[in-house]
Amino acid sequence: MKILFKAGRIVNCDQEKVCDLLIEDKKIVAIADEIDADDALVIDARGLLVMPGFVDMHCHLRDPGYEYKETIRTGTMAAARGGFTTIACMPNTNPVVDNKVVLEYIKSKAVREGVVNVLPIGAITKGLNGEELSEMGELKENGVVALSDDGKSVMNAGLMKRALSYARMLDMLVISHCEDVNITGEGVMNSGYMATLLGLKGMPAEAEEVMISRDAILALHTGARLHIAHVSTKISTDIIRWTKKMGVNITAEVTPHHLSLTEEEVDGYNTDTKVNPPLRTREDIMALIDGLKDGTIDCIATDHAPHGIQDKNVEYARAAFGISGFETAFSVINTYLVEKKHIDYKDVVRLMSTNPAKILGIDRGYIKEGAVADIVLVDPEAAYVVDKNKFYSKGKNTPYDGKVLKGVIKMTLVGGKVVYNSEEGILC
Ligand SMILES: NC(=O)N[C@@H](CC(=O)O)C(=O)O
Ligand SMILES: [Zn+2]
Ligand SMILES: [Zn+2]
Repeated sequence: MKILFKAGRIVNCDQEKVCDLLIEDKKIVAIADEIDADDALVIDARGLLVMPGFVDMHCHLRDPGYEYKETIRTGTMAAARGGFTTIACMPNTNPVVDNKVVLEYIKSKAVREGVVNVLPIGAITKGLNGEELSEMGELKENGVVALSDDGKSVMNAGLMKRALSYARMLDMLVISHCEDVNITGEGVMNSGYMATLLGLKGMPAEAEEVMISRDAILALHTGARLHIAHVSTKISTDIIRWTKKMGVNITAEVTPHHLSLTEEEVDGYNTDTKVNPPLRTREDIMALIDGLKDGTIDCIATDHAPHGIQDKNVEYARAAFGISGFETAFSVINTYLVEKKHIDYKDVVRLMSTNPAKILGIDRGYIKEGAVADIVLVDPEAAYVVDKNKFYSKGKNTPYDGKVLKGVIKMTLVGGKVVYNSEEGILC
C-alpha cells in the first residue's frame, strides 16, 4: 500500500518545507518537491501540516481495573483522534503495573485492541505504596519504558534515593510526580486568593517545588535520569533551569491545561477543573511558556486522566483529580500558544514529538526518508466547539467543553496505516 501526500507543509523540529511525501508499507520512502506514484492513494495536503505523530509520555489508560473510566481500546481511539501515534501509560491501574503479569496483560491487549503504539510505565514501588521497591530489573526486561509512582509521590527520600541508584545501574528513566503530601494535605485547588474566595482548601506551590528540589539533588548524587511530571509553577521551572545548569540529568514536561487555564476556572465549582497539580496563575503560565522556549521544559504531555461521571459528579472537595486530555491537546496548544505567537509549529513538533521520543529512547519524532511512517495531518485553521459527548474517551471530564478551539486533526497514521481520519473516524 502506497500513500502520497501532495503539497503538504512538512514540519520537523528544525525545518519545514512544502513538498510531497510518499509512504510505502510501513515507511516514509520519499520526500521531494514533485513525486508521482500512479498506484498510490493520493491525499491533497495543501494548506495542511504534515507532522511526525505526537508522542505522549504521560497518560492513564485505566486498564486493568478501572474499565468504566477508560480501556486500552477507548484510550487509544482518543489518542489517535488527538494525533498521537505513541503513548506511554502510567502504572496506577488495579492491579498496579509492578510485575510482569500485569505488564504482559497491557502489552498483549494493546497489540490486539490498541489503535496506536502503547508503551507501559512500571511502578517504582510495589502497589505504589511507597514502602518497598518494585522488581525494577524484571520490569525493564519485560519492556517498561520508565518507572513512576505517578498519582503519588515517593515520600520517603531514602527509598527514592535507592530507586534512583538502581535506575542508574539499570539505565532506566524515573518519572517523578512531585508533591509533598504533608504540604498539600486535604487541598483541592491552588492555594491563594481564589481558594479563599471559594472556601476550598489549597494546594500550595511549594508542595511541588520542594519535591522537585529533593529529587533533582538525589538525581545529582546518584547520576540517575530523572523526568519531572506535570510541572505547574514558576519556581518549579526556575529550579529545573538551575539544576540543568548544574549538570543534573533532568528533563520535564508540562500539560496543555497548565499552559492555558488558571485557578479562575474553578469559580463555579466545575469539578472538571480539578486536577493534580492544580491549575495555577497567569504568572505561572508565563513562566512555563518561557521554560518551553528556552529548553528548560523539554516537552508537552497530556496527563490524560479520564474519570467516570460518578467520580466527578460530586461536590468539589470529593471529586477525583484529573482531566481527559488526548482529544483537545493539539488544539489547546495551537489556540493558546501558536496563535498567540509564543511558539511556532517547529516548536510544537519539538515539544510533542521529537523530545518526548528522545526522552523515552524510541526511534520516532522526525520525518525523514527511511523513518517509520507515524504521521499526523493537521488543519491548523479549522475552528470547532469542544463537545465532550463526542469524545472517544470514556472520560468526559474536560474543562474545555463548549470552548472554541482552533486546529483539527485530519488524519493519523501509525506505521504507514491510516488509523483515524476526521470524516470516517477510527479505521482499525
Ligand atoms: N493528574 C491527575 O489529576 N490525576 C491522575 C494522577 C496524576 O497524574 O498524578 C490520575 O491518575 O487520575
Ligand atoms: Zn501525577
Ligand atoms: Zn498522571
